[in-house]
Amino acid sequence: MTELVVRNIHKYLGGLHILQGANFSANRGSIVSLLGASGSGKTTLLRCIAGLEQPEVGRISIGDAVVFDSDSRLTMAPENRNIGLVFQSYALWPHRTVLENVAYGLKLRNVNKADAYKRVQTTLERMGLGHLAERYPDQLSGGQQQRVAICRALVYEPRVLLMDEPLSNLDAKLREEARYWIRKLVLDLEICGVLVTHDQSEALAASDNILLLRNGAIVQEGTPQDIYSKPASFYAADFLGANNVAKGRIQHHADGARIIGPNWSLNGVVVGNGGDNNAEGKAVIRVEQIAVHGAPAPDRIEMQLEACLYLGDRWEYRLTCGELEAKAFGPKMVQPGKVWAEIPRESVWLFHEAA
Ligand SMILES: Nc1ncnc2c1ncn2[C@@H]1O[C@H](COP(=O)(O)OP(=O)(O)OP(=O)(O)O)[C@@H](O)[C@H]1O
Repeated sequence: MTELVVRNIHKYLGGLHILQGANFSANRGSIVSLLGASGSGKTTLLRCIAGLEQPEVGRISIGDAVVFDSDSRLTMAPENRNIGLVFQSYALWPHRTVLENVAYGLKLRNVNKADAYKRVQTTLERMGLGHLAERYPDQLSGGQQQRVAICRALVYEPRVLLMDEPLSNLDAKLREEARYWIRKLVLDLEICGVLVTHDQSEALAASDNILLLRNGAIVQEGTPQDIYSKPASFYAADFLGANNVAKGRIQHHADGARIIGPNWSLNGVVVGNGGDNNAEGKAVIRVEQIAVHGAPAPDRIEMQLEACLYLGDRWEYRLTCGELEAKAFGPKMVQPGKVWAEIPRESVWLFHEAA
């Protein structure tokens, strides 16, 4: 069921057109990620939904309520929007206990003490923090502090949980865990989660839908699988995954397309609008799509293995073919020298310069 609808949001800041017509909707019991390079407008869009910024144009509704509408000049205050907010910095009050930190907002909303206590305890228990209620923030680990910040947002029982880079202060291992339980939490509570992140693996792992932003516009929207495997532009292809990128001229033939470099060429598929035959373009190949073999076969190209690097769980092969440089992964150490690389045509995405 649709919980959040964002329509045609335009926002100017410092005279710049920061959000250029953002549109999306998000369902209850799901997470949508706003993903994009630094400065692409993710935080500004989240702040517009929260009511911390007022767009010049657009309409936002949460549940049945319109919370912003430029046409009718309607702006609902953030505290009435039925949202929970979690930021990168946990911003816990250092001189208040965990319980007091989480209860504070309820006190401001005049929830009676007994009710507030019950709601806080339930929320803390849900997040595995029940036993830490009397501790102060500096007596907690970073991961526990972040959970307290999420409890503080959840205690209002919001319909929409807005999270701005909530995991970026955690170390790599904790982040991986946190992705999992944030996702589980949103699904279990059947709320709508909106997650701002610049970390592609976080967006892929935690979301049901990803909105890829560029220069204040949503350039692609889809499930993590779609965004990863069917990028619509060079920006989308290059932003996600670990990639090999090569420049060349794209030639169109009756049986497909080919990209030609100074002394190499690869069969591929043109993504998006086709350009002129023989025009400049780029190829993107996900690193995991190249398989290295010790013998030739019809669909393999001869390459030089320059180096083999140990990554712990796999090996990284550094390959060249004339001026073409590529990376590939494999399970075992391979001696430098001549190898044959299998690069499926459908994995060589070709983009004309304007794409
Ligand atoms: N108050 C402001 N005045 C002028 N420009 C601003 C203001 N706030 C943000 N911007 C600009 O708006 C653009 C989008 O900023 P925003 O913080 O939304 O991006 P972001 O995608 O969240 O980036 P990051 O990942 O670095 O946080 C940036 O170019 C930023 O410099």
